[in-house]
Amino acid sequence: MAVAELSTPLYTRTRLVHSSQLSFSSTHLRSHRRVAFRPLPQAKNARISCSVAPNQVQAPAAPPQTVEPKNKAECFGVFCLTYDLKAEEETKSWKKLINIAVSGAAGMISNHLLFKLASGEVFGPDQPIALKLLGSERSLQALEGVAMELEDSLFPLLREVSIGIDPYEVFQDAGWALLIGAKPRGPGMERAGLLDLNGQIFVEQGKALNAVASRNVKVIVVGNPCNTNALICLKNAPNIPAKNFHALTRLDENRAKCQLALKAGVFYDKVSNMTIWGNHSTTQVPDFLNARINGLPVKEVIKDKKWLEEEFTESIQKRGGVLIKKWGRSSAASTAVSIADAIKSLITPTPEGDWFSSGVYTNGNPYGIAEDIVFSMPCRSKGDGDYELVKDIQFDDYLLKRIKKTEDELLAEKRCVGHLTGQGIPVCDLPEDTMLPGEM
Ligand SMILES: NC(=O)c1ccc[n+]([C@@H]2O[C@H](COP(=O)([O-])OP(=O)(O)OC[C@H]3O[C@@H](n4cnc5c(N)ncnc54)[C@H](O)[C@@H]3O)[C@@H](O)[C@H]2O)c1
Repeated sequence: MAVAELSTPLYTRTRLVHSSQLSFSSTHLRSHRRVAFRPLPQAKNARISCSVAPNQVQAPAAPPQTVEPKNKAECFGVFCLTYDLKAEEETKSWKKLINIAVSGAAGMISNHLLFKLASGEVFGPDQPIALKLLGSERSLQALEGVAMELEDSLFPLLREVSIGIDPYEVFQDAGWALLIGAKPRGPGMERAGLLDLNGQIFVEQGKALNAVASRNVKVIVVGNPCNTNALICLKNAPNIPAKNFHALTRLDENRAKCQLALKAGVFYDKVSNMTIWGNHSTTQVPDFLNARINGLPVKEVIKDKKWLEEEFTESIQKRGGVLIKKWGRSSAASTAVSIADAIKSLITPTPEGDWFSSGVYTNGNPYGIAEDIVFSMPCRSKGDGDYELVKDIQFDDYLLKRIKKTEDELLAEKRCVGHLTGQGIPVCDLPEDTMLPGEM
């Protein structure tokens, strides 16, 4: 049996399956798989992804059937073959398959993240997964390349891969949605312009999640400006609890832990209780008042107040930009690691006394932060995918002043996207044109 893939232009892309597979496919393919049948191509760039078994006799070619999928998510290559997951669940004591949707799947961050997900290091060695990869029209070809690399990696836990450019198809039954895809700020573009450009993406993706994802889908928004994108997304998904939406600030937390460890001369596993407050932008607040080193308040270990208030804080706010200057591209690998960390923090119980940071919806928060925005705050989880906010937090004037600044910025961003959240006419009075951490 041969399965071939033809590099055809967008919209006419069709999975090509040898005619001998037809009778097999129609009865055995799982219902969600959409496969279009055409005769084997004569084109030079046809790709054979599964070879014919040496002693297998090919049935004579039958007239092909054609179904035009038009933008539909398709199973990819070897992942279109059937398997009996139920039987494997019995023999391997695997858990039930989970669907993980990833947008921007052909991008740099995903190029690291997908392989972590497929290897089992995030959801565990007994958790089979299905990857549903969403790309943009421009990245569809690249998405196929990513899927080919996943095929070639032979990950036992990776049971399905499908690719597509329609979120209504790709997000079907998603239990997790990792929304990474977004456009970078172009030269001369104001932050307001970026908010609108990327906000449109999250309107559509929010609506799609609302329509087709699992009702308990957990959503992690990575694409920037991620806090306000997450707000837009949740506002467009009213049937999914707002609590299920996160904006990624875990990379900032990890960076802060590393810098405190470096200054204190300890390994970074000694730093705990690290909160990033507010926006994933240069107004974010890495909280050294509540963080601990070897179980002690940071200020008892690092006595250099000026360093903490000025150098440390700024180094975290601007680390992404410094990294781009050195390397010529933005942090993709460490971002992927931090997405994995963020997921693991939600599916494993938080160690006693510790917490993690995540940008979450400020509905009834105990800190007096304005309601109805997505703000990074300290969270704990029982490991069930849900979280609660940490109550015993200290504040001082320095921390409150900084929190106010990042809160003001997020409130201004929210006013700027009123047309995308259903909250009225947009008014863009952003306090200043602050940067995303990766921008210069
Ligand atoms: N929150 C964080 O901590 C953090 C850290 C680093 C990067 N980021 C952000 O993550 C995003 C992605 O970064 P990257 O380095 O992977 O970028 P990238 O440019 O390498 O990849 C982005 C991919 O998204 C795709 N895309 C664009 N619009 C899309 C849409 N509507 N649907 C699906 N896919 C779409 C693009 O075609 C591209 O393949 C950027 O917005 C970046 O600023 C966030």
